[in-house]
Amino acid sequence: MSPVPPIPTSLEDVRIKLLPANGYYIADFISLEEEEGLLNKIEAAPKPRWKQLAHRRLQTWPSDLTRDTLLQCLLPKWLVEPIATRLLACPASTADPQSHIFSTSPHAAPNHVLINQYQPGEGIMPHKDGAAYHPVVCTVSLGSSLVLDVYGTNEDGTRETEPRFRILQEPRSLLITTGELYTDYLHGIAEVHEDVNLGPDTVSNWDLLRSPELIVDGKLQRSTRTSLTYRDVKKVVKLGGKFAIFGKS
Ligand SMILES: O=C(O)CCC(=O)C(=O)O
Ligand SMILES: [Fe+2]
Repeated sequence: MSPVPPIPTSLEDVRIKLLPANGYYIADFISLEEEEGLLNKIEAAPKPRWKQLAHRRLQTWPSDLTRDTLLQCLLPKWLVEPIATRLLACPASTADPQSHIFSTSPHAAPNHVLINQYQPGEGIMPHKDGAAYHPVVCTVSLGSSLVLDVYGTNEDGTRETEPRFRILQEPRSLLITTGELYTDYLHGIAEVHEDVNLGPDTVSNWDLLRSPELIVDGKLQRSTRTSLTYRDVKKVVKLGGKFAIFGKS
C-alpha cells in the first residue's frame, strides 16, 4: 500500500509563483491506490453517463446544469472521499488554519464534478469556465501527465495565439486555479500525442513537480488521462421546494 500523501501546511507553500493570482499545485494529492479506485469507479459508471465529444469524453456529476443552475443533489460518496474532504482540509493560509479554498464560495464546498477523459492526441479548445461557478477550479489528474496551456487576451478581447503559461499536471496531482487566473485567462489542452519543450523556463510549476526526471529531452509521451474538476455552482434549486409549493395549493 502506498501511503496517503500528507496535506501541505498551507496552500501558500504550493502556490505557483510564476502565475498570475492564483494557481496552486500539489504533485502528490492522492495515493496510487486512491487513483486506481477512482479510475475503477469512473469505468464502472453506466455507459450513458459518458458524453462522447469531438475530442474527449465527459461525465457530469451529479448532473448537467440547466441555465447555469444545478438541481440540488449530493455528490456520490466516491467523489467526496477522498478528494473533496481533502480539499476542505487543506488550509488556505497559515494565519487561519480553518480557512480552505472554498471558504468564501456560496456553499463553502464543491457541489459539482466534471470528469474529462482524453486519449493521446485529444484535448480541449482554449476557453473560460464562465460565471455559473464560483471562480475556483480544483483539478485532480489521473493516469497520465499533460500540459494545460494558459492564454491571455489582446486589447481587442481576442485570445493571444501562443500560451502565456504552461502548467504540467502529473498523475495524482491537484491543480487549483482561482481569481484573476480563472476570470481573465483562458485555458486549453493541445491535441498532441506528446508534450514537448518542457523545462524550467517553459513550465510554470517546474519547481513543484514530483518527477521532472521523467522528462527526457523536454518531452513527455501522453497516455489516457482522466481529470476530475471540482467546482461550486452558484445557483442551486431544490426540486422538493417546487413540489412543496404545489402541495400547499
Ligand atoms: O481536463 C482538464 O484539466 C480541463 C478541463 C476543463 O477545462 C473543463 O472541463 O472546463
Ligand atoms: Fe475549463
